[in-house]
Amino acid sequence: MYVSLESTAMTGLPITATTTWVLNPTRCHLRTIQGKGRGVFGTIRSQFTLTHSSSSSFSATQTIPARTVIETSPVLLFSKQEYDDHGRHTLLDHYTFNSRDGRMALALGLGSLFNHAENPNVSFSVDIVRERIVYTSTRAIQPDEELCIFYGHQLWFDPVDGPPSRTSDLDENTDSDAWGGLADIQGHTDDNVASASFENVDNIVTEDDLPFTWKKLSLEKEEEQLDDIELGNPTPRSVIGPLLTHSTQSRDGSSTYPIQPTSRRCSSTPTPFPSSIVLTCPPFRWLKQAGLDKDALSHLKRIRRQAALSTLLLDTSPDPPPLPPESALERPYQLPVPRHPARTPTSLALKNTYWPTVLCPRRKWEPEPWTMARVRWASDAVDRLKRAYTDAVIAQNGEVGRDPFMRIRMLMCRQLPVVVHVPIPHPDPTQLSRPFFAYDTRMSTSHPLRHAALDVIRQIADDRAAQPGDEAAKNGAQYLLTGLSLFITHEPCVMCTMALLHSRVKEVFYLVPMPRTGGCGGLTCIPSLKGVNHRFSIGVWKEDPDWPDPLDPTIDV
Ligand SMILES: C[S@@+](CC[C@H](N)C(=O)[O-])C[C@H]1O[C@@H](n2cnc3c(N)ncnc32)[C@H](O)[C@@H]1O
Repeated sequence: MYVSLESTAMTGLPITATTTWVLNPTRCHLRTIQGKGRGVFGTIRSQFTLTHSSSSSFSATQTIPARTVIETSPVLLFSKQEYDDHGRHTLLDHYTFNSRDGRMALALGLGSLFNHAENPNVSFSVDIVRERIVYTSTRAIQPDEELCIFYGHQLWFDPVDGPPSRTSDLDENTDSDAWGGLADIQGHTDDNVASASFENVDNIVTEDDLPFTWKKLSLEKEEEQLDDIELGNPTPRSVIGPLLTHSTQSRDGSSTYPIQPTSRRCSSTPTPFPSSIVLTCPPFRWLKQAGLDKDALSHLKRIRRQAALSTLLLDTSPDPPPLPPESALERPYQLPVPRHPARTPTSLALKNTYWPTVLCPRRKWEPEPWTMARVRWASDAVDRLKRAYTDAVIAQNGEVGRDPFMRIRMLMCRQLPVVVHVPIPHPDPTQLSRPFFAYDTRMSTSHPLRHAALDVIRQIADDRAAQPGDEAAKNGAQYLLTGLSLFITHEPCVMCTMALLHSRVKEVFYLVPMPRTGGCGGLTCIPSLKGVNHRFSIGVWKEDPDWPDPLDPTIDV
């Protein structure tokens, strides 16, 4: 929007430009400041006339409140190669945000024109998913005050000192010095330009760069000390019995593969517990034939080699059958073994002192690494969720808006709508016929169980049951949300979390934690309780400065 500056009478200060651009909704504009070149200013304490609409005029004297999103600048991204070969040798280098991995982001719009201040009144955060930088006021900013960010501690120019400049610093001249130096704005961003690739949607996004934070389900202790290791069974008689075998030594004294079958032929009927060390075929085949290659033991190695001795893990039966009397060494005996795989090298070293254990840093139910494409899919789902939330309030389409008295009552009770969204899954869209949305309808239906999450489970169940030929779904025998991701404005309550768990949901993302009622980490964390037969991943969406949080964290959902 183009405006012409008619008067400077209100400030009485020298203003160089007779025209300026109002570049964004907060009416920021550019001016030239001595020693700095151009800079961004808040609203002008003057009278403007809109040139494209001769009759309109307005007085812009408002203070920008703290935490206002001042500007959202799209960024252009250049690869490290492009930056090294070209960008850093050009003027653009004065205006770029350099990421730690060497890539270069050029902010469009006002983004490239904020000057530096030691005490900035504007902070910025780089949103890698949407390829943009969001600038937010850190405090109330007076009209005509310059808007500055903090570039970092290694400046490439002599800064004009002091707090952000006021109009008194305005200069008559365009300062060409401002174009000099090497701009390398780094280190003060909330999250800086992220290391995830913008070029390739299949690239893995690092956990720090995800737009949400995974909730860690603390199922197991940290296992930093021997006492932390959970063993198969605490009582000596109920531990497992590895078969101790003899070793075979070669002539030079080194041990060789010790569990040698005496014959190449496998016994057709292996006994469940061999009375001797002599196996009739290679040990893994023998275990399989004996029905002892159980999944429950997959976190343990089956053979322990100790110098000249190797031991075969047979079973973890709490009550092993009586074994034939053999020589002491050759008889199976019992040992405590770790109950879970090792999650860290420290825990692996500790567990190996009991029995060789498998290192498995990711638990079965834990989220897989996310690609950029998946991050975008989830961000789109959250955008839709937020739009649905806004619709529920503003378009009076939801619980709040249905009737004005209800709205007032709910607002007085500080209750707001709770919205849930189950999108078409990524990357396999065939698992759901369409996206689903549901609202909390407890009030309108006078039904205390009509929570948004329960409503969406029911919708999906009905939809699946209506699909032709899906008999399991019709009979309610199918798990309802298998493989699906659920996005919800507020952390689901304990009841809804249990229902989601029973529905075998894959993952749940919420915007607002509910410390008093939440079942996903607020009041308690249902999926991390011992004994539950399903676990799902939980992500807490990071706050979006662009969307001033209208959700009330104190409501009872
Ligand atoms: C990203 S640009 C900011 C916009 C710039 N003033 C312009 O006119 O295009 C960065 C450059 O602005 C100038 N600059 C920014 N903050 C400054 C400050 N506090 N004092 C002096 N110069 C500053 C430096 O020349 C720096 O290289």
